Amino acid sequence: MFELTKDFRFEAAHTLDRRIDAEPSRRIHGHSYRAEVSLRGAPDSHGMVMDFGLFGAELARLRDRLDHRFLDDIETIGPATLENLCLFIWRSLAPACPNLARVAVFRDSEGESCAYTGPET
Ligand SMILES: Nc1nc2c(c(=O)[nH]1)N=C([C@H](O)[C@H](O)COP(=O)(O)OP(=O)(O)OP(=O)(O)O)CN2
Ligand SMILES: [Zn+2]
Repeated sequence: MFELTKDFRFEAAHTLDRRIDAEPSRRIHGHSYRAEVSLRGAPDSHGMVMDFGLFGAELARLRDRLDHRFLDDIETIGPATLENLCLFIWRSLAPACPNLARVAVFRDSEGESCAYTGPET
């Protein structure tokens, strides 16, 4: 089995309701994010799990929905945490990429990341 991975970066703003650092978190502020998406599968007759061109086009479409956006405006994300961003990316890509294996979102400047490997079966 193979795992194919591609990443993309986006800049976005949000607010968060938190128990600590409540006041600054409630103010609109921004982060630089990096998302890493992995597909799992066997190569087809062209020797590819998925052509990186097609994979990249799907990621570019999704990136456009996130980059330079106010994430609070995207209702289907909910509170814009790394956890919920993983879920949003997974659900957005799943129709075109049924062999999704892992979605990870990184806030590299803080050394923070979260990964989602799909619903429990
Ligand atoms: N489990 C999670 N916890 C937190 C998340 C998250 O996505 N999942 N997110 C945040 C915030 O986005 C928060 O803005 C990050 O806050 P913090 O690390 O405190 O500080 P900043 O990087 O925004 O600010 P600096 O002042 O530059 O350090 C919190 N928790
Ligand atoms: Zn934040």
